[in-house]
Amino acid sequence: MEFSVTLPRTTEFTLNATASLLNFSMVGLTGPSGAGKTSLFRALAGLEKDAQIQSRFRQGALNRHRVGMVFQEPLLLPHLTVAGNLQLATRYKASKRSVQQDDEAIIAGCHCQHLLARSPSALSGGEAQRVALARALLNQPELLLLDEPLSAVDQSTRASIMQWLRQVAEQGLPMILISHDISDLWLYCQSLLLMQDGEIVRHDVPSEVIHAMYQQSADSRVRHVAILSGPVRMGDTNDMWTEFECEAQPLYTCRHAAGDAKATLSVAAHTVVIDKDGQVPTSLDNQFMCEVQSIGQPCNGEITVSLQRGSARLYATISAAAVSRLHLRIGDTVRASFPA
Ligand SMILES: Nc1ncnc2c1ncn2[C@@H]1O[C@H](COP(=O)(O)OP(=O)(O)OP(=O)(O)O)[C@@H](O)[C@H]1O
Repeated sequence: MEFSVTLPRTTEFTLNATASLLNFSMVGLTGPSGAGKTSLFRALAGLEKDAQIQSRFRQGALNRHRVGMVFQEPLLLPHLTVAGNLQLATRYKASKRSVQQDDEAIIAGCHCQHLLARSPSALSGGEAQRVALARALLNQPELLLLDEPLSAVDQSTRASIMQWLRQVAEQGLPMILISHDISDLWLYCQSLLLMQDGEIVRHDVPSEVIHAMYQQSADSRVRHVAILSGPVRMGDTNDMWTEFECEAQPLYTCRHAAGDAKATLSVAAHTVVIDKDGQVPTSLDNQFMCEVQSIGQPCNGEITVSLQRGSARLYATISAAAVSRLHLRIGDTVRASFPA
């Protein structure tokens, strides 16, 4: 899929977004609030009459295909039950083939079976979002644009739906997902588009885009948040934490939804303790052996040390006194300890 979209919004803001997405199943779209993500989706879905669009999707322009969109606001018809809202979507779906089983799988995948008899006014925000997602899928789109579709859904249900959605995407329904949730973007998207001031400024694998986003933050506490990720180690998950592997080392996270094959852990630089000995046990649950990649300049008596192991990056903000006490040098192997 390729697109180039121009849409004047205000005197200060014009959307001017271009991207080329090859053979994708799920691509993330992220960026600061007001960057133009929803405007881009609305233009791609044909909802903006002032938009100038050049696009190519499979054979032909995008407007020759069925583009589904799920908004953050569910927009269900209030006078129909949930079942009525869903039936309406199936009535206008692309194919009239008997796909009863598919329809049931979609309703189950979106966790909506028990909601069918309810009125939209009797749904929670998260339930209404799940119904809106099912409605969009039942309509059999060829491309699905998801604008923070599960922002009101609890973490464990969201993880289950996201895993299922990714399978649906991999089976041939490409999706673009707007999200501010770093973990969702990291875990479920093949690549990320980063949008700033109406333009797509970067398209890369999630780790690189998220790292670049953090680096640009005006807040130094955000600039030095690292994300470690890796496959969950089977059988080592309990109610308290999940064990996963990162650069051949075991790590633990408390924030992991059951069922996900991969886990992520955000590590803020101020929470990282480093030592060179690696022998003395610490009360911190994670220990990660890594190398000192760079040592920053002192700022208010603190220094941020960049650490790396393979493709995993980590930061530790420690006192200038600690840097000298540890005789830290670039290339040193250290143990970084941090909470789960
Ligand atoms: N209907 C509209 N008419 C005029 N300007 C609009 C309209 N909708 C949005 N804008 C403006 O366009 C810009 C981009 O808004 P948009 O909603 O696309 O951003 P976003 O990246 O989706 O933000 P968020 O992450 O907060 O949802 C903003 O400056 C917004 O005020």
